[in-house]
Amino acid sequence: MAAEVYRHAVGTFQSHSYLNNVNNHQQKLRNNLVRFLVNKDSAIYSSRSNRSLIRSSASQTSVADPVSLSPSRSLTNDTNKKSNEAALILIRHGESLWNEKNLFTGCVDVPLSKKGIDEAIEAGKRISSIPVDVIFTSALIRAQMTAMLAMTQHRRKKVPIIIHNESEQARQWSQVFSEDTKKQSIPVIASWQLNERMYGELQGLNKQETADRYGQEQVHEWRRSYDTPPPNGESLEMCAERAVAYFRDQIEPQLLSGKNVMIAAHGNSLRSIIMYLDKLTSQEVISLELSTGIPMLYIFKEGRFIRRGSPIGPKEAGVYAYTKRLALYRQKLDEMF
Ligand SMILES: O=C(O)[C@H](O)COP(=O)(O)O
Repeated sequence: MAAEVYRHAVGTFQSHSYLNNVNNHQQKLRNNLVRFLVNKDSAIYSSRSNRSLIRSSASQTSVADPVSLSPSRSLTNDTNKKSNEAALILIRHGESLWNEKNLFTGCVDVPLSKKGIDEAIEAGKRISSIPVDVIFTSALIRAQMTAMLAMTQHRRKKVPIIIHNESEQARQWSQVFSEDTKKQSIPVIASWQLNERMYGELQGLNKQETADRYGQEQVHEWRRSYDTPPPNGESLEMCAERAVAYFRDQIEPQLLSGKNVMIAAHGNSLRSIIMYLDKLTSQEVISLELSTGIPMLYIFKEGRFIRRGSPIGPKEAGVYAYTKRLALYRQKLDEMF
């Protein structure tokens, strides 16, 4: 079903070269991602040819990692009882060079501005004591820069490594042959489905000048309505069809297996995911605005997403009062680093 939703989203834009490229790669990407991320036993770092050699499962990692909170290490009295709680961090990328110039960006691949770099580092400080086991980013550099810069601040000091599955050669050439090194790494999965909404013929236009030309109301409808696409672009609804399908197919299984996930993405791909997590209506999502570089924390527990707002700082007690698991993780970091 997700594939049908996905085809619908892509098929709508057959005339656009960007999405045609996407269409060409979609099956390959989906196959690769399914192969690597299906469940807690996914061999995230492995290739098909040497899976047995470098297999890394959630449970194996947790046994060797003294700071890890594995699903089997429940903080309840019943130590055998499995907890399926996991943290989910969402970050909209820091300010980009086109945000700075007030230009519609969409799927144009623009890097962070100096302010955006600072925002990403600040975001990293805010989440520096929250566990991160796997990172998902869009295919765009501003989201990837944000994830990487944020992780430079993380107290656990694991190394985020971009997973290259785009070809068999890429898989072969990026293999890691040390179990210890893998345990000190965080896989980073980059996917076009988390990209910013495709802004069509508004990409590269100045937002204020566009409002002056077409009127504030029309531009607000293009930018914030649920189902009105900008000229030859994606509406939020269309963006949601691919971003939420990806979240459900690829990210939820990670959370279900107890992995703590960070997603670095974009204003509108994240709005659509938050709409799904918070069960917002198409009316309610109109007023949902996300600032650049502000991390938002959810706890996934018993199949539900519990919104915890934005952590305000690594030392802020409230951040760690969210769950016993997060408090214990921070305590272990305090003891070890
Ligand atoms: O693509 C863009 O221009 C921005 O990242 C998001 O723009 P918006 O706030 O107009 O949706």
